[in-house]
Amino acid sequence: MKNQKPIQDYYPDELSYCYGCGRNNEYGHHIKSYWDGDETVSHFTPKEYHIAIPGYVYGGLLASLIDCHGTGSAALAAYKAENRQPDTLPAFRFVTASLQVDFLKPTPLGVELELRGKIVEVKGRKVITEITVSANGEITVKGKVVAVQVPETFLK
Ligand SMILES: CCCCC/C=C\C/C=C\C/C=C\C/C=C\CCCC(=O)SCCNC(=O)CCNC(=O)[C@H](O)C(C)(C)COP(=O)(O)OP(=O)(O)OC[C@H]1O[C@@H](n2cnc3c(N)ncnc32)[C@H](O)[C@@H]1OP(=O)(O)O
Repeated sequence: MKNQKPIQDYYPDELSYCYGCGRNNEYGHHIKSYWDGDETVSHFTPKEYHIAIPGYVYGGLLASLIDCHGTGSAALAAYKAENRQPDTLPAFRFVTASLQVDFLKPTPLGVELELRGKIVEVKGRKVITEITVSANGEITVKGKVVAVQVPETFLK
């Protein structure tokens, strides 16, 4: 992952306002997704106000992290499947069709979280990924994201 540019840095400016991953959204989470071998990885440290109950992270935030790491991983996988770099055309633009989240254990606040993505399927306009969230080396949340390439008509 060293020296890699995150996939979100290839999104064009006008599509970079997503609350989860848009670099142009000053209030957002700025999630960044990279390859790490055959898996994808992202790191995020929740702020003290991302709280559920004292000491633990709010589940909605965790779902957001899975959402955007899932769509970012989908884009990474789509380029890889075509053996292309993300700065080549045509560009892939994915949105979330389905997001499933299982909260396995409480996720502690105050530590960096690691998200890891496995590419389950790349088929047509659809990519399915499985994402885990770990804190202190222990998986606390897992999710499944179905990302679909947006129809061209959405982007005009
Ligand atoms: C609200 C924003 C929408 C517009 C966005 C415009 C541009 C975005 C461009 C770039 C993105 C760049 C940066 C942002 C990156 C990430 C965003 C973060 C994530 C989000 O925050 S994003 C907001 C929440 N997101 C939505 O607001 C989506 C609303 N929704 C739709 O816009 C349609 O619903 C769509 C396009 C998803 C599908 O519509 P469609 O007509 O293209 O689908 P179609 O039937 O052709 O299915 C094709 C294959 O996907 C399977 N499939 C479809 N839906 C499924 C489901 N629910 N579960 C399981 N599988 C499903 C089918 O089964 C088939 O699979 P198969 O080929 O195997 O049969």
